[in-house]
Amino acid sequence: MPARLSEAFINHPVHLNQNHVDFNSAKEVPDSYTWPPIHDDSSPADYGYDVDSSVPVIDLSDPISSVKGQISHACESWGVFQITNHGVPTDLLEKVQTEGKRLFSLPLQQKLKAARAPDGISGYGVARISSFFPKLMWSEGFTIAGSAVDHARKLWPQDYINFCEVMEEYEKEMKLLAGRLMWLMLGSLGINKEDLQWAGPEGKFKDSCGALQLNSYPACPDPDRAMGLAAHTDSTLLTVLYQNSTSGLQVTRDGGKWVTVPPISGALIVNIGDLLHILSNGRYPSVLHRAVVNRKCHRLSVAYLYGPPMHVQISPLSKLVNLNNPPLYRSVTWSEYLGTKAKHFNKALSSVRLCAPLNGIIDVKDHNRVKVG
Ligand SMILES: C=C1C[C@]23C[C@@]1(O)CC[C@H]2[C@@]12CCC[C@@](C)(C(=O)O1)[C@H]2[C@@H]3C(=O)O
Ligand SMILES: O=C(O)CCC(=O)C(=O)O
Ligand SMILES: [Fe+2]
Repeated sequence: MPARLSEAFINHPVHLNQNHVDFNSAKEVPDSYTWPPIHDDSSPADYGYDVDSSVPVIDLSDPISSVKGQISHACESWGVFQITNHGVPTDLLEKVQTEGKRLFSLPLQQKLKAARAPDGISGYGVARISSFFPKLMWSEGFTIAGSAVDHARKLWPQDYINFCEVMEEYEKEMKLLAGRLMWLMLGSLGINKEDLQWAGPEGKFKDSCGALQLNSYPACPDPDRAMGLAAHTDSTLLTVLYQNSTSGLQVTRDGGKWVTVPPISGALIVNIGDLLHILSNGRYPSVLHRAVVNRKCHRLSVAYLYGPPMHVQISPLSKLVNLNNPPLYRSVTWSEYLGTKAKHFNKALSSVRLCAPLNGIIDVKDHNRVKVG
């Protein structure tokens, strides 16, 4: 263990300031990035031998009644599924990947020009959840909430338009897809347009909010000891994730073993967030997930984080509540919940819980093996 911080980075990645490291020059993982070994809990499920222990794949071009049935099963038992034939053009997915790679391959000094402000949402930076852990994560991110122009102009003063156009087009497609997925999920719970006023007169979720999160996971000299993105749930209603051909996303089911979500060319991953967990009164639980890294390949993922209009009160839907199923959560706006998440992280959901469950188990257990506090 080095005695001083400066010694830790001799022959190690170059730290340009306290939190940013140039991963490309890394020959080994510095102590500040070293987590306890993470792959000792892998199972045969990682290799997809057993259908029941694989994340469901749903073909959205199947008959609607079949899709609803599959979605209901996936949401109740997994909280995550992959979709094919979703209608998002393949060439758009490719363009998003190209632009994402172009961004993260810029020199670190250039990326830092577009750094996220301490109290801001958009921009370049380390994983936001880093502050809850004593160790750093082997990843970098870029968040787009609203227009990307101001930050993109700092990255490429002459040449930012293509990036912005691609991200804008992608966000539009994601918003449409997320609205469609919402009705499939809600429909499978027996909820219709009259039950959800904030979806708007035609149920198009016109005022919903969303953000894009681009994640880059460089190849890592010691992947068993590094963490790409620590275990968390998203605060969203749902998240649509695009991952390139390199695996890394893992999910847990009922606090069990980590299961890898294998990359399927052209597919998108859908995961349930805390707000849908609340809205469905716990019927569709948010899924705990994390990203691991690997020795050989760089990995890129793009998450579309989808939520309701910021100031709409979200509470368990009255159709899902009765004497046997009392409301489990108090009402909360997305704006308030994001603040709660930023403060309490994986305990945010239990902090808005109304009554203790009969079995005494509180929502999401903290599965991160490195804990603080
Ligand atoms: C809309 C948002 C959800 C998010 C916080 C943010 O303002 C933008 C980034 C999102 C993200 C992505 C990685 C995991 C996560 C927990 C985080 O720290 O930043 C989520 C946030 C969230 O869902 O709470
Ligand atoms: O990169 C991944 O696979 C996961 C990303 C993620 O969980 C997020 O951005 O919220
Ligand atoms: Fe996530």
